[in-house]
Amino acid sequence: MDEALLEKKASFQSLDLDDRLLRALGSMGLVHPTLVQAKAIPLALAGKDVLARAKTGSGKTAAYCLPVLHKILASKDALPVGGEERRRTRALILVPTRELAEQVTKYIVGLIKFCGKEIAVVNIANNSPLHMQAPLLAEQPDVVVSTPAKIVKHLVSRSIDLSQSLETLVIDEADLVLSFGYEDDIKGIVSRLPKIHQSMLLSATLNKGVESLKSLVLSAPAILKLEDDREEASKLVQYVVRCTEDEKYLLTYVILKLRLIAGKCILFVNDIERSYRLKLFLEQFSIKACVLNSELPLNSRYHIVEEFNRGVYDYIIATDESDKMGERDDNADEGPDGEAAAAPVEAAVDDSGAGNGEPKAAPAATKKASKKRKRAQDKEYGVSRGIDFKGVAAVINFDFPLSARAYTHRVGRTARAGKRGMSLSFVGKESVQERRGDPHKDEAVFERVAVQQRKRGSEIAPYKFDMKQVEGFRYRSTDALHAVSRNAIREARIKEIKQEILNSEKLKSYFEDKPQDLHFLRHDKALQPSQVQPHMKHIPQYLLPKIAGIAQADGIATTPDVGFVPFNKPKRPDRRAKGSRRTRKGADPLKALGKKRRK
Ligand SMILES: Nc1ncnc2c1ncn2[C@@H]1O[C@H](COP(=O)(O)OP(=O)(O)OP(=O)(O)O)[C@@H](O)[C@H]1O
Repeated sequence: MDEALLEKKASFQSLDLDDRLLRALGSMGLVHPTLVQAKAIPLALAGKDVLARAKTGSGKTAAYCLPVLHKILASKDALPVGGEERRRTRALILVPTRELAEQVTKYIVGLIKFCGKEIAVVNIANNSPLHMQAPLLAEQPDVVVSTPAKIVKHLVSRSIDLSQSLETLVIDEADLVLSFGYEDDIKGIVSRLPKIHQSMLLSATLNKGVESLKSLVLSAPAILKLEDDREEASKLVQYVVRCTEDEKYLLTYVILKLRLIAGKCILFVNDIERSYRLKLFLEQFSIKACVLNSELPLNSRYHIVEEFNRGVYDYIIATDESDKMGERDDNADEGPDGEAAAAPVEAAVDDSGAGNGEPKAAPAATKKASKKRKRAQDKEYGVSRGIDFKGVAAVINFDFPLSARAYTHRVGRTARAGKRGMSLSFVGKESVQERRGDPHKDEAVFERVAVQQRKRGSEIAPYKFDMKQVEGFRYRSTDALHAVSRNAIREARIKEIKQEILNSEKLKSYFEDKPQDLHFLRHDKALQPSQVQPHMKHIPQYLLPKIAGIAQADGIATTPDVGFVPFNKPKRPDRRAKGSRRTRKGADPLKALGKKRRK
């Protein structure tokens, strides 16, 4: 992690943490606490309630896990070995999604590497039925990780009783967990906890929802609002492009095919159908990408994130469905509590298969089908919040998010842990939601985002593509879009789910014992319900713009520096790195971009 994010004077040693935890931190290569860790850990160890806001990717997970684990170890060390009292559920960690619950649980498992016999952690956010989880909870694991909805069911059915034992309650992504829709669950949980316990609430964004429920959960809290310093803020370079719907596809094709962004990208779209539309569009050019959405089985979702982090895939097309979970701005002009506007933006699939344009408002029959499909989707899915995607070079908001908060969390999937990153957002001249009769307007949300970013010392610069050079690709892009009919999308969607259900069965055992056997389970296989024309795979020489830094597109060399989109302008060769493929691959693709802006 970069110096600026780390609290320079402190080391984890100076925080008086249990030796077993310090050893684990050492083995994870973590030496200096980040700012939020250095501030929050001593307060938590002193027994204070803590409300902390700190940037995405600034290490909030360890900021709450370490004091929770330290306190458990201290409590247990003070009790006789083998005594009944040692077995107690002392900490409850609430998160909004199953993905995050899995990640936090794994993080804790890493931290208890040297005290695994002393501390047991159980994740109940997965989709095992309640009756199968009950025996696990009867063992009274020291730490339970859950979504609010799941733990409240167990508390009501009395498969766990925390009323005497709980010492610490943590709410991660607190603003979302405490937002509209979760309130009853939170009240149900808090009413079943001991009167005196410690609470920690953390998020990169805090809102009015937190204010109103603060008194329910916190008592005389220490409040940490850790602003980014300028240097830190500048690590994320943000761009916006105003374009039409078709141009979104065109530009994405140009960016990915010419490899203008070197490294891994997450492309966010606003609904599931659009993720398949984009995937099939890219398939036309033999560009591989995985889709990630709430319809896929949980095991597949975990596996996709894991494999992406291991570097198996370059591109994920992620559907951000966070607006359905109440992810709206407090002062959004979309409607009270965002309710009207938060209506699902699920696309209606036209069964007639006629045409290939964007879906229009759903007729009654398709509404029924869409309702059915929604039931198959997982309400506790989410990848824009909290998920620690590793080494993401760029986030592309293919669809602009529906709230400024969602923007913060989406772009926070890059530039994590002090690293650099880039975001590129398409602001639609007419947004997809608008065309479906939703009053949401990209431009209105963008205005709020821009104001917020300015307050944080960041600007979102317009990125001016040289449209003359891009123009040459338009014909191919239009052709590819035509091939992606609604029938093709529907077929692809069904095929993917079937494929992933099969994968998921195999993945069950993967998560138990044989990871090495299952790497062949790729999630970015071509779905190809529409015919792919072989010539589209390659870019003919005459179309290649004379761009610096795209020399490797399809292996065809281009003449340097005539000034197209220098996203990937190569760094001057670093003498130390000469000949080192790894260094060149890992080089920051955005440095040249930063230089360009400063000129
Ligand atoms: N002290 C540290 N030194 C170096 N790296 C760290 C440190 N603490 C955490 N990290 C790494 O930083 C990354 C981001 O951490 P984490 O996921 O906890 O961030 P976060 O603040 O919870 O982000 P978000 O707001 O998106 O949930 C992780 O890969 C983590 O391992």
